[in-house]
Amino acid sequence: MSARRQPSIPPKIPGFEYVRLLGMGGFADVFEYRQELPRRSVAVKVLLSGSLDQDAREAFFAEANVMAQLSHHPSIVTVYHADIASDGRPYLVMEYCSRPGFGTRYRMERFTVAEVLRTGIRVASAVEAAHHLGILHRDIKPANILATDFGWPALTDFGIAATLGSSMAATGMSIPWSAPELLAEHPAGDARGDVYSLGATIYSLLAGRSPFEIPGKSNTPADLLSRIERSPLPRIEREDVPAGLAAVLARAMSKDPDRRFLSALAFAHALQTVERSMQLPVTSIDLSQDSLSDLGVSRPDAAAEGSASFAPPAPGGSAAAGEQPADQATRLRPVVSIDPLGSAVAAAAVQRAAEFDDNATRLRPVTTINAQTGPVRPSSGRPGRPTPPVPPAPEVAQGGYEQGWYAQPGPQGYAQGYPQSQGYGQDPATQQGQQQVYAQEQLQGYPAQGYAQGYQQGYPPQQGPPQPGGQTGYPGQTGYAGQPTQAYPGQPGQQAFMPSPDERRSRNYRQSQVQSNDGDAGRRSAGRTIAIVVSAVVVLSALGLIAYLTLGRDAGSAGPDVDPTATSTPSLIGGDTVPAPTKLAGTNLGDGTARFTWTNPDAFEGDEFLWQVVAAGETTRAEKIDKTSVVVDLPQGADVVCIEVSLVRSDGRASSTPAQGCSQ
Ligand SMILES: Nc1ncnc2c1ncn2[C@@H]1O[C@H](COP(=O)(O)OP(=O)(O)OP(=O)(O)O)[C@@H](O)[C@H]1O
Repeated sequence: MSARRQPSIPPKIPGFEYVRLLGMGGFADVFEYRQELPRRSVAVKVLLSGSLDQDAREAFFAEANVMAQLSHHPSIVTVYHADIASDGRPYLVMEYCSRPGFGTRYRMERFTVAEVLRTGIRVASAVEAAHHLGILHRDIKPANILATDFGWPALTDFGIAATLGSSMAATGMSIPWSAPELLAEHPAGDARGDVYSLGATIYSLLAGRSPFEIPGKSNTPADLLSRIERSPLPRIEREDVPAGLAAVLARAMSKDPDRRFLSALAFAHALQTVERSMQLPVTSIDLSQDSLSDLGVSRPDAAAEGSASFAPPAPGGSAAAGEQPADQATRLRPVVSIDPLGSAVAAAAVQRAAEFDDNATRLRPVTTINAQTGPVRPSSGRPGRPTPPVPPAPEVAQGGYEQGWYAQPGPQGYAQGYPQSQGYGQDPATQQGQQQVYAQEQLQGYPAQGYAQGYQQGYPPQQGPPQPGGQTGYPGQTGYAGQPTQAYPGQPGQQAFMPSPDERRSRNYRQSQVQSNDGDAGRRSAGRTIAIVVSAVVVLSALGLIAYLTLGRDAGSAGPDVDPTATSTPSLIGGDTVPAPTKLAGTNLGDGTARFTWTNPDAFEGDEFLWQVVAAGETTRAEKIDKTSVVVDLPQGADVVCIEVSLVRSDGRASSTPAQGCSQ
């Protein structure tokens, strides 16, 4: 933070030899040391001597323990050791990330969209792993994404400085990447704050600047704060950024947390869908089954085996010392934990900064925060506002299995996609399914000029390596024809599941039956290898697609008047969007049906609504109606039904994402 201060003196640490200064943070200096046994370079983060009271020490080591648990994740910096140096300063010995970090690179390099997507998914999976452990990062930004020797992004700085104790002034959040609710008068946040910051980080990697920074204009913290709270998200001026990716980022960075992805995992799935739409290899989400059961995570080697792609090495060179002053200068520092099993809560409050330093553009805190002492599970959320549950994590089959339900705006109207990808490795129970990779997508389009439907299936049996335990499935790299242009994940919790091996086989069978016209696919068994790649053509209105892609002027993030039932982001960057219906509510009528009602927030003559039941893993037909209510049958044996509703204009344009709601 204080780039102008002198670095502290590196402590003498037995068994380690000081090499050089790597960087200076707000609360710590980071040095490279040479460890004698085993012989390797390490990064040693040493707290500054300013706040070394007992609370700070305890908090430091508690946080070190948390990070050590997280650091098994391939995209989180590994912590080796923590101790107190002879001069009394606590230090943390970490994996040395030798390649230039993203904080250095994003302003100097133009990342490819593919690399940004890959990085975003990997970091999202790291964030998801942290959330499972009950930790909010709350300072996700390019500078906190380092790069390992192998070019993997490695998230760091899990709020160690924030645990410095109640004697420490609350500083830390980096304004340019902070969610508006964390910059508010009474800041509070949950997992969706991290989703926002991750979105802002990905945006920065694409744009080469933070989202609300305007080149050539004043970009003081006050300017940024005001824009973050009020201005629409500026368009990313890159032609190679697909509208789908822009829309995903706009959703992640919605001003209203209710409109964001509810989890980092959902965000990662949406980024994967963009990869699919661009015919890129789909990056694996590194959340193993283990991570869900005991909050461990998969290791890099396993991830590499299970991944559809391995991150290409970043350009060589050593990490530059110090930070971007502009990025350092604008921070608040909270760390909170979330209840990994239930509601996300804001545990530590951070008060809004009261004043700015003219020169340093640094947010100044007005109060202190309490230290977190480890992966605690705070009991209370922010009063007066329900916090969404941390969505259930996907269970991932040992052989790899992933299923997603997505909806996306379609060409001149509305389309729904059911991209489903399944990666099949060896099923440890049956030894079957080895070397099968199975990918399919289904799209249904409702363009203004009619109805289009298509599906595609690819069966590249040799494409994917077997996936040893704990890896997510992934689609093969071929076998794709046509992709959705935009996609949003459906409800978290519906996105992935782990059926038993038997269920998996039967589910595959069922899906094949449903999605195969000739029924041939439905007769495949898990162990069978197929040496052909079948691609069916997705029939979409090309005219409509072009029209859709070129329409698109909009306003950015969600405006102030939002409906909590609407999960959609009304804004596509650069799009003239149709809003989602508002006030969607469903009431069980007690006779096996539920009545849903909603309102049209911006009515025009000829408006209609497209609604359909939302069910995990199932394809349901959407229906158009011109009323603002519908009675829906409850699924057999269920006492709740969820639907989504889009507003469809007479010219065929529709809500960029539908409103979703469930009956009560
Ligand atoms: N594991 C590492 N490998 C290589 N360089 C590192 C490593 N960890 C940190 N650094 C360097 O040290 C700098 C400061 O580290 P870090 O951001 O963790 O400190 P901090 O006090 O937490 O800073 P902040 O003000 O962001 O909270 C980083 O920007 C980076 O350049």
